[in-house]
Amino acid sequence: MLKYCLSVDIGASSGRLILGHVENQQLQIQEVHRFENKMIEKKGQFCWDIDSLFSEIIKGIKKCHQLGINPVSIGIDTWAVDFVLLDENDQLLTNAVAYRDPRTDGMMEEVTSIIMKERLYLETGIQFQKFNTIYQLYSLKKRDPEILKRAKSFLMIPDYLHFLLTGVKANEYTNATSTQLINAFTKKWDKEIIEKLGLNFEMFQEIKMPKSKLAPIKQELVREIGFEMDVILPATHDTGSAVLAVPELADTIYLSSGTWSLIGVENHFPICVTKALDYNFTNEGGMDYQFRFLKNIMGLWMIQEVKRNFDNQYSFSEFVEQARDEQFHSIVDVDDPRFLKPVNMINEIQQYCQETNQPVPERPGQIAKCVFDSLANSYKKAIEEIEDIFEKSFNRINVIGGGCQNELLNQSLANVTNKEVFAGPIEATAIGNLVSQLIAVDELKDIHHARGIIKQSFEVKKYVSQLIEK
Ligand SMILES: Nc1ncnc2c1ncn2[C@@H]1O[C@H](COP(=O)(O)OP(=O)(O)O)[C@@H](O)[C@H]1O
Ligand SMILES: C[C@H](O)[C@H](O)[C@@H](O)C(=O)COP(=O)(O)O
Ligand SMILES: [Mg+2]
Repeated sequence: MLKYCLSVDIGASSGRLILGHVENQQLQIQEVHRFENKMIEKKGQFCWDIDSLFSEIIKGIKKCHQLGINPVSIGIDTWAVDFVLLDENDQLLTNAVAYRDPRTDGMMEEVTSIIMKERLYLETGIQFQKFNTIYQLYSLKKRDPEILKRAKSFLMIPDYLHFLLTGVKANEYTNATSTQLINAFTKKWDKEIIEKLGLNFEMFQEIKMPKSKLAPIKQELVREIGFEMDVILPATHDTGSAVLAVPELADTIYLSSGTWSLIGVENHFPICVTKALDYNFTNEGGMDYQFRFLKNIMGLWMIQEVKRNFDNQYSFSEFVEQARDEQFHSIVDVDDPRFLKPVNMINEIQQYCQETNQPVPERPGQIAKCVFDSLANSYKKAIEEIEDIFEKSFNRINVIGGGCQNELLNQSLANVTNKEVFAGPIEATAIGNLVSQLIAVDELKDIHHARGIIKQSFEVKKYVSQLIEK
């Protein structure tokens, strides 16, 4: 009897429910539902529409039943750092405020005036991004102390969605590490840091690992969807799941390419040395206590915003084709905070080029090429930093996620680094999510077996530099 598992992968721009099962030594996947995700404004804050996301999940589950497939398990992964707080009756005390909301402006500086950056990095190994959970919570403490006093449960976005499915509360480890409140060595909530910042330690939940069973779907939902299944935790941080689907890790730098570009390597221990801090690399927790030593780069968020600024009249592939035809070479620093949430991305890019005395992009193709070339430039710099820290050269780059469909960017990356670039799988996050579940239900033996199956199940395209050696 074939066992199907159901992955729910919700990124910052889109969500998808994908069924997966192992048959004839192949991982077979089937997308059953896809939906848009975006920030909405609520009471002057940028938030996620968490009720709408949950209803899309239920809609997708029902589609499985309509297909005649009842998965034995479900697991949800999303972007990192964001959370909700519940009161003593498990009712929402907060909106699901988005990490791009400006409420954390200035908070990192305040927190690091209480706990030195070096200490915070040595204990947690997490990069300094202004939107990390630690700064969101500190902002709440300053602006809404009453809410924090009433909070009895802290749940990250996937934790909350799993709670809605099961009624059980827990914090999944990989996503919890993105808060910058987990000690990289004890793998537990860092009580000293939490209490030093005046946050209530008791609201944090038990840490649970990927592949563990959270609980069965609650009975009232079983009656609605028509079948029983368990929540089995994936790496609920989407990048944690994505990296599990990289077919070959040896000698490889991965680039999880979606709204964000996450570029790094898998490691067995946290690297918290000064050089890693200076380069602002992170040590996010992975399945089986591996670490993702990586850096956030602004990512395809920039072209998503350019697309929106053009009223969505061009598709992503049309932007790529228009960029391909342009001889345009202006470069912006994609990691400049001005690009995190500008009012108008096109204007921000044009102003940057003016300020740096570069040709100003006007046509859609010129703007797209500027974004793609600038991203490739930032990837190259991050790769040089990784090779400096590891004191070795990596020969392969594996691009996974929706962005691996951008053939122009893949080729640019091969050209600027002179390394072999492998693109795929596109739905790496959903596949990695399925891996955790399929191991838990004994359809896969372990991550090594899973990577072997992935390698023979999904297409991976190869790119090499087209620049002629001078
Ligand atoms: N056909 C395509 N050609 C080029 N790029 C694409 C294509 N389809 C999607 N993309 C890129 O993939 C990105 C979305 O990747 P995805 O991994 O789904 O994002 P997320 O998980 O952050 O929502 C888009 O922003 C776009 O830049
Ligand atoms: C805010 C975090 O850095 C972000 O969630 C990142 O870790 C991530 O996983 C983004 O995933 P996308 O699929 O939204 O690019
Ligand atoms: Mg994603």
